[in-house]
Amino acid sequence: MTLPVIAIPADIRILDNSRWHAVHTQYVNAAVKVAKAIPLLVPALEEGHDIDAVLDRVDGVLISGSASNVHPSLYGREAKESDGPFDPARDATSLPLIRRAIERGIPLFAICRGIQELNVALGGTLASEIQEKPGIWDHRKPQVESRDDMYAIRQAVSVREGSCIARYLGLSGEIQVNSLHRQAIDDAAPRLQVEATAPDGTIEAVSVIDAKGFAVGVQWHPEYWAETDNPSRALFEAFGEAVREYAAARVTEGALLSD
Ligand SMILES: N[C@@H](CCC(=O)NCCCC(=O)O)C(=O)O
Repeated sequence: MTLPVIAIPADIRILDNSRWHAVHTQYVNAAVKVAKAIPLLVPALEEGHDIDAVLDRVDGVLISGSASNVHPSLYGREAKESDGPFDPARDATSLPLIRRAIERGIPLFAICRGIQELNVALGGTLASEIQEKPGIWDHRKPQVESRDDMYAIRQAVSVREGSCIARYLGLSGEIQVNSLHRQAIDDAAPRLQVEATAPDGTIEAVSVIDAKGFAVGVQWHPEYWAETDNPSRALFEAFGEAVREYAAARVTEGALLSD
């Protein structure tokens, strides 16, 4: 059987003074090596996307992290310069992709910026510069040279008993994760169930209530240590299992339709 295909929406990055559509290799590696799927990078288009044309061809959606922030106008807030950098093309691609994947029951795994997009896509809001709020830790990317140190596992997260994340991890309670973000979920969207929190109360994982299948978001970065860290691996293995199940159902459905 051919490998299932996972859509990963790209960022717009400026390299050599020109615009590129880019996805960081850590997301590609986790999809290939742990989820056992083929990533299909989706260009970030501010307009003209045909979301169903993309989703008709994939078996899962992985929404990656990014240093850019969701534009505040998308959750009813005024944009301040300090809320940037922005990536409107990424926003215009990710948000409809998330909404439509949920409607169609396509497995969805949203990471860091991805959980923030998931929340905004379903009607929630974001808080900026959370480290400046009383009692909130500094969750920002460590200012270090080595990427391994940047993505070092350094923070406790409490996973709720009976949650989807607990099911995928095979455990609930405290796990250790990495942290590289200055924004977080403020008002959780009505359709999201909070599944894990940091000791300072920051929402660290959610699931989509009444989702047809795998539909979760995490604020940390399981992709980075997906091959070596048990909770990271467990999440990508569960996502890969959901994607394979969806792919098999799609093949069966196609066979029935062609009869
Ligand atoms: N921009 C958002 C989301 C942060 C995120 O996705 N971080 C991963 C990328 C880190 C980097 O390459 O800078 C926020 O800051 O909350």
